[in-house]
Amino acid sequence: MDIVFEKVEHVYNARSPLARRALYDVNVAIRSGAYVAVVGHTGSGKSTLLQHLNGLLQPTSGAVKIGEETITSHKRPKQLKPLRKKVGVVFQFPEHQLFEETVEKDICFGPLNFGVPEDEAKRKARELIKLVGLSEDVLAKSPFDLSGGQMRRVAIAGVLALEPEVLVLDEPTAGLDPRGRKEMMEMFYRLHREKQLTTVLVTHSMEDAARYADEIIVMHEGTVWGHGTPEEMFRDADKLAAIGLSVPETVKLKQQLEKRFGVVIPSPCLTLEQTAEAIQQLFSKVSVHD
Ligand SMILES: Nc1ncnc2c1ncn2[C@@H]1O[C@H](COP(=O)(O)OP(=O)(O)OP(=O)(O)O)[C@@H](O)[C@H]1O
Repeated sequence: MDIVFEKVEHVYNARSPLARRALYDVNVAIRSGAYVAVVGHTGSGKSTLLQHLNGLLQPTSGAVKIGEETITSHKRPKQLKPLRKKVGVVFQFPEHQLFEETVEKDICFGPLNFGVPEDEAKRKARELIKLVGLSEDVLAKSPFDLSGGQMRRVAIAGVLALEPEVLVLDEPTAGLDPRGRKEMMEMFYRLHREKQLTTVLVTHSMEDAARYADEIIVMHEGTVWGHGTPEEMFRDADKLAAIGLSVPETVKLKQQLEKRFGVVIPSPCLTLEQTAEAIQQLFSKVSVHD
């Protein structure tokens, strides 16, 4: 499902003394199956942009096209319900949205709401609980008896239960320790690869953007400052510094190695084969004097 923003403007509290323009002239496309990171300084409009993807916010002017659906200021919220199924959003601290007596009921809530038969919803819950790295016996427990990290996995299973075509992640690892962060990011990456799930990640971590995304959208003061591959977006450190962003250390190292040895290191080196190939390339260029 391709996504296209056309001249999107969003004003909070429009036509009131508290009016605040959070987005303007946003023109950007996200192709079906891509993994896109949205980065930018605090207040640059990332969360506002993201909330347009499932109709939680509607543009004040312009349009957001998501597959066959076009969201404009005229759409009534009821008309946007089908979109909520196609686009799953994992907000910051999604565990705060858990409310059912058992984990199973929580995961089944969305599908039942969309008319999925109970047996089918329960079967899905058993499949998903494993997919997010938990065991089946968790299903009978109260979500509130789980650890914070486990609760978050349950909440994510609940979003996946609707089988979205697009997964939108707003700082999904906020508050987790480094190991928990890595496990969760790897889980989202696996989902993206295995299910060809279009993934849009809002993050403050330039390392995560560089490591996982095919494309990066850089937001600045309410509009798109840049959009391209990680290589393109991280090419000019000074330009990024001028809008308060920095090139991640791993990318700097990669750039230095490429410059020094005249090789191209695939980015990111995700598979063992890619890593081995990059090392081989480097060794072939390095002489004893290097
Ligand atoms: N509900 C709201 N009402 C009024 N103004 C808002 C609201 N939400 C956000 N804003 C304003 O809109 C602008 C963009 O905010 P947004 O949350 O989209 O930025 P962000 O890039 O996601 O920031 P952060 O990285 O801090 O989450 C900011 O100036 C913010 O103060």
